[in-house]
Amino acid sequence: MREQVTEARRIVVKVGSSSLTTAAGGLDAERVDALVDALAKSPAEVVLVSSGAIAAGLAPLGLSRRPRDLSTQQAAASVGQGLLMRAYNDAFARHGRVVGQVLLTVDDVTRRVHYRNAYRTLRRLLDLRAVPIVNENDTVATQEIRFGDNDRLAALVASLVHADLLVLLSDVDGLYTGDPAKPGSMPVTDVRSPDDLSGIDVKRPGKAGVGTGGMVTKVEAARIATTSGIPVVLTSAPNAGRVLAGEPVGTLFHRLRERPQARLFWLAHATSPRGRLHLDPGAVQAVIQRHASLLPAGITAVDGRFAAGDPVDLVDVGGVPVARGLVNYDATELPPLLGRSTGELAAALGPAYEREVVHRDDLVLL
Ligand SMILES: Nc1ncnc2c1ncn2[C@@H]1O[C@H](COP(=O)(O)OP(=O)(O)O)[C@@H](O)[C@H]1O
Ligand SMILES: N[C@@H](CCC(=O)OP(=O)(O)O)C(=O)O
Repeated sequence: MREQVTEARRIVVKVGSSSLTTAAGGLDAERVDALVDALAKSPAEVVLVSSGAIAAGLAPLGLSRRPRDLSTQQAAASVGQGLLMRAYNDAFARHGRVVGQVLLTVDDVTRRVHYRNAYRTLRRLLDLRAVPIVNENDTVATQEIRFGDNDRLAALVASLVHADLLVLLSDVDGLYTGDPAKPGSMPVTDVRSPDDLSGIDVKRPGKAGVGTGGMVTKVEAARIATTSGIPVVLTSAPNAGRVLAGEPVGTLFHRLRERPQARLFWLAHATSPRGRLHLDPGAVQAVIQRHASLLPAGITAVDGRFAAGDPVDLVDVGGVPVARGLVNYDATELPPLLGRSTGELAAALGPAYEREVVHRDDLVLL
């Protein structure tokens, strides 16, 4: 059993085009269903990063292979993305689950303001038990601002949503010392440091002709995730169920540092609070003992001038700081919300006001 998997509460799973399409081109409904069956069984929150829009759009447009020019790729993605979502929607519906489409550009995961918006939406979808299905926003991205491969996008999304694990599903069951089609290439079960990759040949591009990145982008994605403290498992899509059950299949890239602790350490020690939220005793107990998010109902007063995203201290009735967190509202927005339930606020002011004042993932106890 891999405890990196069995203990993960939030998992980003990335699936490549070659694992979703038939040899003749077009979406393979059986493979989509098999993947969704495996994901729906996981007790963890799952964010799915799915490629396949371009591949799925080829046949309906009468194209027999992946076009080279960007505008035809974008046209294929425009047609294929809808088909892809329909397939996921139907497959997840059989498990009583709702899916939400999230299309992202480079800016959305690298620029702070956009980043926070993307993070909030993804987190809200997860809180509502919906399955976010992420892809690059191919139809609007130009060559210069495209990721072009979803492996790197998946690693950035994993970091964005504070995932505990990234699973990369491809058409190969793991990393090999060289092209798996060549005799003598051996499977690699564990990568514990960048040194373990020296001598491994990842150059040959994917053989299926519908994928883009090959192993180069998967190893790069694993580097991004593991240096952010997120372990990565690389294996084939049919192994999804076994991986998520904790079986030691494929290649495990061990994390290179403790991410959540490092982030919370930064929050507790390297930031100065821009304000204070005064909590009633019930809220202090919820935050400290249940590690709950802080809601407007538990706040009695607000001091300081802060903007959404700033660090603030949460103080008890005696004014003693009990926790520090990143606040989701500007200081000026909060006074009319205090003491009111999220249901009441959403009804009066709209669903945007249902959000937590400080989410539990952004809280560290002092
Ligand atoms: N060292 C290696 N180990 C495993 N696979 C490799 C290696 N080098 C190249 N590959 C190729 O990478 C392919 C996977 O890349 P790709 O087709 O882009 O996948 P996806 O569509 O899942 O993103 C494999 O099918 C394999 O042929
Ligand atoms: N956004 C593109 C994904 C391209 C891509 O990364 O493909 P793959 O190498 O199969 O993961 C699409 O949906 O077709």
